[in-house]
Amino acid sequence: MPNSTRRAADPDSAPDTVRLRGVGFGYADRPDVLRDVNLSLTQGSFHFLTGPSGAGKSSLLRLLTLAERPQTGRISLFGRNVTDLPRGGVPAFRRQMGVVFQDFRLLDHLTAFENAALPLTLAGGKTADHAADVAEMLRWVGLGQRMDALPPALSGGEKQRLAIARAVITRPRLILADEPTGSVDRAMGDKLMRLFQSLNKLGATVLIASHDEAMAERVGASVLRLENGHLSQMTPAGEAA
Ligand SMILES: Nc1ncnc2c1ncn2[C@@H]1O[C@H](COP(=O)(O)OP(=O)(O)OP(=O)(O)O)[C@@H](O)[C@H]1O
Repeated sequence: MPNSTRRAADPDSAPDTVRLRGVGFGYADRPDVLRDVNLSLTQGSFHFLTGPSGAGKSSLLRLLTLAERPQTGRISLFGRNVTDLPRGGVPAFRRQMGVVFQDFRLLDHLTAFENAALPLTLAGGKTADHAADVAEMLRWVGLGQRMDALPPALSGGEKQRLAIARAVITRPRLILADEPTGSVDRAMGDKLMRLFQSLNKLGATVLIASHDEAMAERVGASVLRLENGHLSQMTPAGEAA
């Protein structure tokens, strides 16, 4: 793990980082994607979110990034009720999260370095102050030779690694990642998982949506399973708790 990700864990007990109570969510033509979902993620916990294609994993992550709002129930983040948070309050919550989107959402007109540095730049940092941290992170994810490349010139796996570097560069308290290893080989997938685990050991709460139940087992993380709109908690060994 790069030095730049080191941060002391908060030793005090804290409210759940994520708390959903009775959450229902859907779309006009698919109204029952999530039904009465309850979820508590304690600070510093590590979870996989699994379930068949179309089960609603991305939708659940979109609720947590406040890109969507639930039709019923209540969502709290970092101990604050955000169910009806006005739009103007969203950026302050987003700054505490590192999000890896399934479609990466890189800015094609910025270099890999500039993309990875963007959260620090948006927070008001000067490039000179964070250049070494950004370069170290990019080297760590294997993009040391590609820092000046624009995203259209990167492979799918390189884009994915860049999206992860950007998501964690601010050492967020909450990391939400949608299929973050779907475009890389197993060795790189395991390496990226070690990055998430290192950040988790330092106090970050991590939720990873993935089809890869074998990886969840290798990591030994708690497994949450979405099926038919319902969320169930599995043990690390994959048995119903
Ligand atoms: N913007 C949208 N408008 C309408 N329906 C949507 C929208 N986004 C997702 N859906 C539908 O909601 C359901 C859940 O989709 P979602 O992407 O959350 O599932 P997922 O578990 O992440 O799937 P995958 O594993 O294939 O990525 C699917 O039936 C999908 O077609």
